[in-house]
Amino acid sequence: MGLDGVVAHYDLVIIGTGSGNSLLDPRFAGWRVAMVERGVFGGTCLNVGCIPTKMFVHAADLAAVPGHSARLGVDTTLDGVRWADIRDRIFGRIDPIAAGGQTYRTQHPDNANVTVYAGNARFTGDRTLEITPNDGSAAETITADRVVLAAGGRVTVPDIEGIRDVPFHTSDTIMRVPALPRRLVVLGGGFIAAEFAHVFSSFGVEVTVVARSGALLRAEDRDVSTRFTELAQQRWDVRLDRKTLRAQNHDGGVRLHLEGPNGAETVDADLLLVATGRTPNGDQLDVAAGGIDTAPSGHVVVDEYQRTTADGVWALGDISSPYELKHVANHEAKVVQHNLLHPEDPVAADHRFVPHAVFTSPQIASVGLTEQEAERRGIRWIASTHTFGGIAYGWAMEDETGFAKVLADPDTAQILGAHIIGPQAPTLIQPIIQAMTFGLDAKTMARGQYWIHPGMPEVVENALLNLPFPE
Ligand SMILES: Cc1cc2nc3c(=O)[nH]c(=O)nc-3n(C[C@H](O)[C@H](O)[C@H](O)COP(=O)(O)OP(=O)(O)OC[C@H]3O[C@@H](n4cnc5c(N)ncnc54)[C@H](O)[C@@H]3O)c2cc1C
Ligand SMILES: NC(=O)c1ccc[n+]([C@@H]2O[C@H](COP(=O)([O-])OP(=O)(O)OC[C@H]3O[C@@H](n4cnc5c(N)ncnc54)[C@H](O)[C@@H]3O)[C@@H](O)[C@H]2O)c1
Repeated sequence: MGLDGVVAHYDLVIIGTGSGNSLLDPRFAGWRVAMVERGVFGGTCLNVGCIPTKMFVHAADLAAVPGHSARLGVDTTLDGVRWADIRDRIFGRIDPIAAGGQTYRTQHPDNANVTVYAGNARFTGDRTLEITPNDGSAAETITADRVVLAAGGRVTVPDIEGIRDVPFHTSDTIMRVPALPRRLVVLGGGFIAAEFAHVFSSFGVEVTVVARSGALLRAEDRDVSTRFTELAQQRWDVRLDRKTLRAQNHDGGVRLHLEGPNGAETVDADLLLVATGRTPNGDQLDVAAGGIDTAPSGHVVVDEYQRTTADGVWALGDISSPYELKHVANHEAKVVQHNLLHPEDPVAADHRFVPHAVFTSPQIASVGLTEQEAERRGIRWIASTHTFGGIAYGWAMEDETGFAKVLADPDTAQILGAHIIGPQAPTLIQPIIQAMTFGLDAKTMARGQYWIHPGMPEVVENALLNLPFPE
């Protein structure tokens, strides 16, 4: 209810301004729309996710050059890393985009039909929301014909004794620290751990990675995960199979007490980065009060049209997607946008071939089935691996560790999956995503087109050519 005691009613309420912000275009001009955002306009990817991390990764890749250029006969040195300059350049670009996005929605005549609430939304009934403004003013109830949940997820902090008493960082805060630490300990062995370990170690920080399983990036195809773990062990102090028992303040920094294959041990560092996954925000939205079901993982349940179990309520992105990837959130936003505008002719989301990349070093990219998944699902496959060292451009780089692996159906030659670890992996995998999406089989893809020589995609060409199809 507003101050005048009237409950504001909207045609559409969008909760979250990450991917949710891309829903509105001129076709919604005649709709009465509310957007609710409790945090920084623009959401995770722009402010604390994909965009700033990759800007740091690019700087880190440059800083890492002296580490591998000498063996090519080029002696370079790293004269310094101006952390404050790197950080301020990155956020000097990002922060104005977030502020500009908010100004556009709140002040531009294009958005005369849009009301932006800076506050927290939670359901109190069917398509009924209580908004608690960030400025401390009185809560307000709004209702809507349609609601889109685009409220993402949040960092998960594991329940480890003492962890809340030490000044730990997460991906939300680590990119803005005032100065580089001398030593960083990273808890977790997934995407965020792999990317930040690369960034900080390239900048000269001593990095320790603590993982509870026996390999880093263990959801990757096993060959990729194994290779990455071996390389990480050469670069960082990697503690695998470790249980973290306790965290404590120590000597101005933090001490972790671990238990692992060699018994009890400790790790000391100046900063702790917790990178142990994310939790979808449906619980904080009290979605159950809006008749919206969640899965055991906490994700809001959606059908192929991105409809939740409540009438008139859609969801997209991290709040409902187990992938937790921006390109998936973007795709789902397009689906929801279409379905809002054309309810009589809805389209389904396409989650058949969702790729991902890890922007660490070496870079990693993957799409489709791993060998382990194929085996688990009883799917017949053949596989082929080609090394970067086995193509001309790989010789130029003296690459000795990268490879591309492809899986195909032995009968139909349809590509089932691809996994690349090595330079430019996220770029090299794109033609395979295209082939899988449009049904181009491995034989036709390999033989039916030119491959520029000596280009890096030859690593993919050769992996395809070498697939051991039955005669
Ligand atoms: C460090 C990091 C790096 C990443 N790098 C990549 C990458 O390289 N590539 C990639 O594909 N993905 C990457 N991701 C994942 C990507 O950022 C997310 O998948 C994507 O941002 C999800 O978008 P979304 O719109 O679902 O949610 P978000 O962008 O998180 O938006 C949700 C918004 O809802 C708001 N909100 C939440 N609850 C409420 C509430 N109750 N009331 C009002 N507002 C609310 C939040 O404040 C937030 O602004 C990365 C993530 C992280 C953390
Ligand atoms: N390049 C990209 O696309 C990119 C980059 C960063 C993040 N992301 C997205 O953000 C999400 C979150 O990233 P993340 O790295 O935090 O999650 P993740 O799921 O990739 O990795 C979490 C890691 O933490 C470990 N872990 C969980 N609980 C633990 C505990 N109690 N103690 C020790 N270790 C524990 C897990 O074993 C795993 O290794 C990912 O799902 C990913 O989709 C994507």
